[in-house]
Amino acid sequence: MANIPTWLPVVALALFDSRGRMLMQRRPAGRHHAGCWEFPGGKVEALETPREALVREIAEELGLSLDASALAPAHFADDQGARPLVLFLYTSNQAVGRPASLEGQEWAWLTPDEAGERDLAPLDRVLLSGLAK
Ligand SMILES: Nc1nc2c([nH]c(=O)n2[C@@H]2O[C@H](COP(=O)(O)OP(=O)(O)OP(=O)(O)O)[C@@H](O)[C@H]2O)c(=O)[nH]1
Repeated sequence: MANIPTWLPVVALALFDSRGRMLMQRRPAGRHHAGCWEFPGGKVEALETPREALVREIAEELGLSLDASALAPAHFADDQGARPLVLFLYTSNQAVGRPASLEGQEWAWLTPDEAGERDLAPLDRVLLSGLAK
């Protein structure tokens, strides 16, 4: 039998600035969890590694260049619902460029406390609480 995963791999980034704030964005209208805040990222596509997917997603969404080797694995969260997925969080404190809203999304630099006060997508809330430990 072919080794095809039955779950969706998704990657996300906690990009920190020099003041300890994280770059977060708001999911646009029309998407699952629209209006909720999240760590930027997205689905890992066929033939991509998780790091390659994250470098691609951050360039597509925010116009920032990441060094895949400088990404640090942090932790993960999963959803065992009708569409099982695992969301893997990486951290970094280096990116080249200035954030741009390339998909029309709202974004902000938020401290972990400020992020916790926002309406977060469910798995992103799990990731945030793991980061704070
Ligand atoms: N960041 C985040 N993604 C989640 C959560 N729950 C959940 O099912 N997802 C799913 O994980 C995927 C994230 O990838 P993405 O950000 O590229 O998704 P997308 O909006 O392009 O896809 P979509 O239109 O299918 O929702 C989406 O399918 C999204 O619906 C969650 O709590 N946080």
